Amino acid sequence: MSERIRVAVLGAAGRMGSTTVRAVEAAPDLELVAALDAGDDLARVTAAGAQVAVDFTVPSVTEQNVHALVDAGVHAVVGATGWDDASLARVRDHLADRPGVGVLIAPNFALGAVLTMAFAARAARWFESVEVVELHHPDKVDAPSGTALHTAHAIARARRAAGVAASPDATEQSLDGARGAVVDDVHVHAVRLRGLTAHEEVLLGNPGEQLTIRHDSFDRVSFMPGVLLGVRQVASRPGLTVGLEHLLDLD
Ligand SMILES: NC(=O)C1=CN([C@@H]2O[C@H](COP(=O)(O)OP(=O)(O)OC[C@H]3O[C@@H](n4cnc5c(N)ncnc54)[C@H](OP(=O)(O)O)[C@@H]3O)[C@@H](O)[C@H]2O)C=CC1
Ligand SMILES: O=C(O)C1=N[C@H](C(=O)O)C[C@H](O)C1
Repeated sequence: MSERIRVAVLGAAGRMGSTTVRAVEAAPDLELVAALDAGDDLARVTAAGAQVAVDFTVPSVTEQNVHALVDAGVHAVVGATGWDDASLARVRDHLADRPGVGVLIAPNFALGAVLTMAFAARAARWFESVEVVELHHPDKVDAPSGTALHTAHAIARARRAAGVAASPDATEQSLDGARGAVVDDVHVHAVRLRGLTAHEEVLLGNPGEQLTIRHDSFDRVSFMPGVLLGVRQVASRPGLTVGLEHLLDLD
């Protein structure tokens, strides 16, 4: 058998990090060499000889982790959310000085969620109205979800390319937040409810008809095939890749 890929996990004590630790340990072609959580020194990643680090930390620290990993020449697979155009641009610029290093940032590693985004972008030009609803467990610290942001931007790009107008909305008077957040002209609504894990609905409306595209992650194991695919492929994709769709031939 060829050499196993040496993997570090950041945020290893968290919900996603601990699931990732178990998935890496169970994969015959991967070797878990470091598991770090808050307070641990990132230097342990290089000391352990990690080739790839998976970041499932929190939005407030993930960017600084990625820059440190890039400096150390360690490929990064990033699931933590909190990214925007400015932080992505900083990583892209940094990588320009470190040829050969790959960073994959994916707002959602569940295959069904990636397909939901792709289907929604494909359908978006054919409907007058489109809105996104994301539903999550109440321990989530960011809203709207990274997935919903990615979905809204993909929908907006597709509608702009097709010359479709913004969704109609006659609202003149509303309480703050009643119509959700407006992301790239797409309304995005966030629900936080005990019992939920991670769910998204894209609602597309035309006169007399509605298409609903819905994905449910009932368990965090749903993200693991995508995470492991990222770990296996990131070294062969130098530079910044945003979204798992690029590894699935869906872009
Ligand atoms: N891309 C995807 O498919 C998915 C992405 N996510 C995203 O992943 C992130 C983590 O989610 P989740 O696991 O639920 O959150 P958790 O809060 O359960 O886990 C985050 C962990 O990171 C730790 N942490 C905080 N700061 C650091 C640091 N500097 N270095 C190392 N570890 C640190 C936290 O420690 P402490 O609690 O002590 O602060 C905690 O143990 C979120 O942004 C979430 O949106 C979630 C699911 C799927
Ligand atoms: O915090 C979560 O749980 C999730 N976060 C990601 C996001 O913000 O999109 C992915 C998934 O929705 C679960």
